[in-house]
Amino acid sequence: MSGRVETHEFQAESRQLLRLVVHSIYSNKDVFLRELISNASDALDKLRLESLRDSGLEADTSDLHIELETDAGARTLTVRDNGIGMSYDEVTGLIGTIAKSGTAEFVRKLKEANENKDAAASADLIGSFGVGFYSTFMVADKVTLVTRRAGERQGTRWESAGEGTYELETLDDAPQGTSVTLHLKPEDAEDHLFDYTDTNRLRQIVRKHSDFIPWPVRTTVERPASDGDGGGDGDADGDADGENPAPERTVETLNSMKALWARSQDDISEDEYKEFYKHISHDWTDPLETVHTRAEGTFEYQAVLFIPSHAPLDLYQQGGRRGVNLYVRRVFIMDDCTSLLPDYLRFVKGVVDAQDLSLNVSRETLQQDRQIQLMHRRLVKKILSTVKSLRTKDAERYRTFWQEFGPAMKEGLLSDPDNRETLLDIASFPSTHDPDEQTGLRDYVSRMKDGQEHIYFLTGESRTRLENSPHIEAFQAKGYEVLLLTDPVDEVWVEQIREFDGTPLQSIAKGQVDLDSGKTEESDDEAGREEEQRREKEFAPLLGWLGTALGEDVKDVRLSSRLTTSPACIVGDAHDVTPNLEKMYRAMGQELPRIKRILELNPGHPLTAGLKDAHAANPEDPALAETAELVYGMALLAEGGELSDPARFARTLAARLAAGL
Ligand SMILES: Nc1ncnc2c1ncn2[C@@H]1O[C@H](COP(=O)(O)OP(=O)(O)OP(=O)(O)O)[C@@H](O)[C@H]1O
Repeated sequence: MSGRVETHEFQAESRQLLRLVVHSIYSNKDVFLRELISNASDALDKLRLESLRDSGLEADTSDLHIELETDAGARTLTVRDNGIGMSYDEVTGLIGTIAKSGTAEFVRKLKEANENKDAAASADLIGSFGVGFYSTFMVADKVTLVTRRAGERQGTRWESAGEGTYELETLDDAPQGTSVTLHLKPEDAEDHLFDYTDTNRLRQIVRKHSDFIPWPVRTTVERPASDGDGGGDGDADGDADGENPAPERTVETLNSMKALWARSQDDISEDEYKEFYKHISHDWTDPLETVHTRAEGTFEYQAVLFIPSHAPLDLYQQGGRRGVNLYVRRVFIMDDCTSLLPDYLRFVKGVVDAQDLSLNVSRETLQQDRQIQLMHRRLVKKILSTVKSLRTKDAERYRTFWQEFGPAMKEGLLSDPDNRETLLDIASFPSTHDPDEQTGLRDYVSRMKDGQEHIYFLTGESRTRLENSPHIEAFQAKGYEVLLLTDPVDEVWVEQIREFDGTPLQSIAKGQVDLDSGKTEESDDEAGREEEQRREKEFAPLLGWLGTALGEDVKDVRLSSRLTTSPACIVGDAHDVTPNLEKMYRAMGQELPRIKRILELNPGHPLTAGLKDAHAANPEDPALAETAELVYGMALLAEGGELSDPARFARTLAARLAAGL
């Protein structure tokens, strides 16, 4: 008995994604089975948990398992579980819509990789996106899913050939749980399509990819009937009366079901960790690093955590998926457990199994739980120390780590003051020292010149802009290294962190700089001070006049010691918001009052000297005011800033050039 069959269309994005999966050149097609078994295992976890929490749930939990059923004649493979199942709405929401955040970008990249016949890139992409259930279309030309949610009466059938449409039908007689039947494509060894009705093949795949699944994965195997004499191939004379004895059918459990995290580290192979990672993360690529840890004594837990080798597409989106699952004494409690790790480690995947928590913990109670807080602290320390040692032991892998997760880690500089020192030690930053390699702060400090007392940095939009910024001139002339900080988060943490291991951090676009004594702000060098005073006196009339003439744009005009070749630059006071940060605030829709900065002039530049003389000769000359405006505009352009009235700037410049010809 069943309801009406309805045909639905996939959304455009889902359709594109499907087409790419169907025609994928991903070679390891076997992984479809891992995906289905993982989903089935999650469904069993969820049912067990729900039945523990809700004693009124009408569900049979007596023999929770996963079953593989094959039919060589019909060329079908069915993966069946008696887990939580899905409601009609869940089927339409979860299975009918594949598109999730980042799909459009993923589709675009995958298309490009396929067009370029770049199999490695394609595999990497599919792997890191995780197409889950849809990987079935790599091996099947039709997929039928029948499901009924535990506690509900009505079931749902979903069927699709992986093209534009899918069918939905309500069923009255579906068993609890989910079965997914694959109508297999013809075998094609060249295309890595194997015979997935062959029990040996299935056994091999399950052992390789899903051995640790905590639920039995069963299949029925047929063995030729024998009377126990071991004559396995004696079929020529064994059926004298022409009747083959019926083959023996036995149920075999294909996996060992041992929870990986509970086993001793020494007994777990690298491959087992990798497979486990793929199971929990739905990532098809290997993890970058594994952390297996346990605590014993009054508060026991075991944890296997992984650092992926790719950042997920939604790493910087609000509400992106997290990856740590909480178990209590082997019972799955929740996925996406946000209380175990801080937000900046949201890319870490894994399992934490706590011995002494109640099975009834909820997301809300977890946050206040002292044991969880303790675990949180220890796990963070463990992950950070792992990354720290990765940095010293394996530069290549550390580089990948930082490239993928650096900006997220830097959020920790703000949100996790307890681990700030370690995070600063782990961090790397682009620097003028090397155009390609980033540097750690410790390495920076070891290269500091005699007399250099600060770690210098400049923040902004891009490396090129920063490298060409006038602020950097005198530092480069002196051979002082400058960190070039271009991640948006850099603008924020540098405001809060004033030093690294006793060495102060100093923006080269803020405050006064006196490079001769290696000091910033107040200089206490007597001789230098006198020279400075002489110059200041000499330039005072010009500076005073400029301060008024440019009063709309700047709050002060002064002489600079950070310039060697440029005539002028604009700097902020120590606590001023930088132009880049100002831009970010505005982009987020925040209204800010106009922030005026300080114009600094290079006293050694002919333009400044000329301006001084021209001002002394005739302070009323209108051309002088125009030149002042141009000097300010040039300083703004040189740091990559935007002119408030570019047309006016161009007109004034043209007029001044014409006057000079
Ligand atoms: N056997 C099943 N029983 C119950 N629900 C299932 C089953 N298979 C899939 N689902 C539901 O459908 C959702 C989508 O499955 P799918 O495999 O496409 O993605 P996923 O497992 O969430 O992860 P990913 O997209 O990262 O691979 C699952 O999250 C789950 O809620």
